[in-house]
Amino acid sequence: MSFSMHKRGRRDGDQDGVEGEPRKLARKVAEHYSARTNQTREEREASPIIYLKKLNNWIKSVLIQRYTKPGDAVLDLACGKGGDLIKWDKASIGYYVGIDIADGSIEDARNRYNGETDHARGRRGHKFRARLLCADCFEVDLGPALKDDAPFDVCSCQFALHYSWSTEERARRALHNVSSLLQPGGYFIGTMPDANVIVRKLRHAEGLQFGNSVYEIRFDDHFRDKRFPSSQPFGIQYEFHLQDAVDCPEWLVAFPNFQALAEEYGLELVLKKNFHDFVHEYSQVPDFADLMRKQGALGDPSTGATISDEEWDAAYIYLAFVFQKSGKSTNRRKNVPRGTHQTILPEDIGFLQ
Ligand SMILES: C[S@@+](CC[C@H](N)C(=O)[O-])C[C@H]1O[C@@H](n2cnc3c(N)ncnc32)[C@H](O)[C@@H]1O
Repeated sequence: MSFSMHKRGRRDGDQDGVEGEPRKLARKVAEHYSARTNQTREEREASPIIYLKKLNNWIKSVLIQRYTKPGDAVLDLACGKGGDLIKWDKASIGYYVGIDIADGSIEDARNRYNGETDHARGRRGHKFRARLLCADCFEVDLGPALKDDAPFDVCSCQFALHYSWSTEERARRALHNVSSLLQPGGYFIGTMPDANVIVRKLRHAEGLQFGNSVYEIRFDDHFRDKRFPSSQPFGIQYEFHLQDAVDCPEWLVAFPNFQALAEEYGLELVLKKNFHDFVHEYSQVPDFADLMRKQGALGDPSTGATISDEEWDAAYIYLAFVFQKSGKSTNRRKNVPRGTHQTILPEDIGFLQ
C-alpha cells in the first residue's frame, strides 16, 4: 500500500483501479454512513431508538472519563460525525485527531468541531486543537500521516472495529495502526458487537435472521449450519439493520481471536464487558449514576418515558473493551499544536489512500 496524502480525490480502489471485494464492501459502508444526514435536536429526540442512543453515549462517556487524563492526545478511529467531541471536551483533552472513511461524516465532524451545528448550540467551541482526516483506517498505514501527532495517550474506536474483520489483513492493519500510534501504557478503548450474544441468538432463531422492532441481523445461507470454527475467524459477514441508524454489512469479531491478535500487537486486555453488565456495574458508581440521570440514558423520570424492552435487548448485542499498550510509559511529550480551539477549514481535511 503506497502512502499519499492529498486534499481531495479518489480514495477507494487500488493503483490500477481494480477494487477487491473487501474494499468494495468498505466503500459500501462508507457510502451508507456518508449519506446519513445530521439530525436536528428535535429529530434526534423523536428517534425510535432515542434511549439506546443515549445509553450508547453514556457508555462511551464512562469509558472516556475512566481512561483519559486532562491534556491527553487522542486518536479517534472511525470518528463518524464527531459525536464524541463534547465528551472529549468534558475530559479536558489536549489534542484530538479524528479519522473516518466517510467524507460526509468528516464534513459533519468539521462543522460540529467548529460549533456550526445544532449539536453545538450554546457551546463556544471545543477547547482543544483538532485535526480531521478521511481514510480507511483498516487499510491505510496511518503512521506516515500522523508522524508529527503520535504517540497518542488514548486511541478510541467506537462502534466500528468490526468493520475491520472482513479479512485478516484488515484486522491486522487496524491493530497495527492502534498499537504503533499509542504510547506504551496508553489505552485503546472501544465498543463493538458482542459475537457471543449474536451467535447465541442466531442459534435460538428458527432461520438465519433474528431481531426485534428496532434491529435485525441476517446471515446468508453460507452459514446455515450456524457453526463458526475458531480456526476461520475472519470474513464472517452478516447484514445489520438498526432502525434510524445503520443498514450495512458487518463482520463477527470472536473476542478470544481478537484478544489473541491484539496481544500480538502488544495490547493487553484490561476490560471486556457486555453492555448489560457494563450498565449494571457502572450505574452503581455515584458519578456515573449522576451522569446517567443527566443524559437520561435509561429514561426521563419527568415524563415517565423509559428505554423500551426492544432497545434494551438491542443493547445486549454490544460490548465495551479496553486494552493497554504494553511497556513502560515514557510520557514523551508530543510536538503537537496544543492550545485552544482553532477553526478547521474544508481545505485542512487530509485525504489518505
Ligand atoms: C456506527 S458509526 C460510529 C461513529 C462514531 N465512532 C460514534 O461512535 O459515534 C461507524 C463509523 O465507522 C466508520 N467506518 C467504517 N469503516 C471504516 C473504515 N474502514 N475506516 C474508517 N472509518 C470507518 C463509518 O464511516 C462510521 O462513521
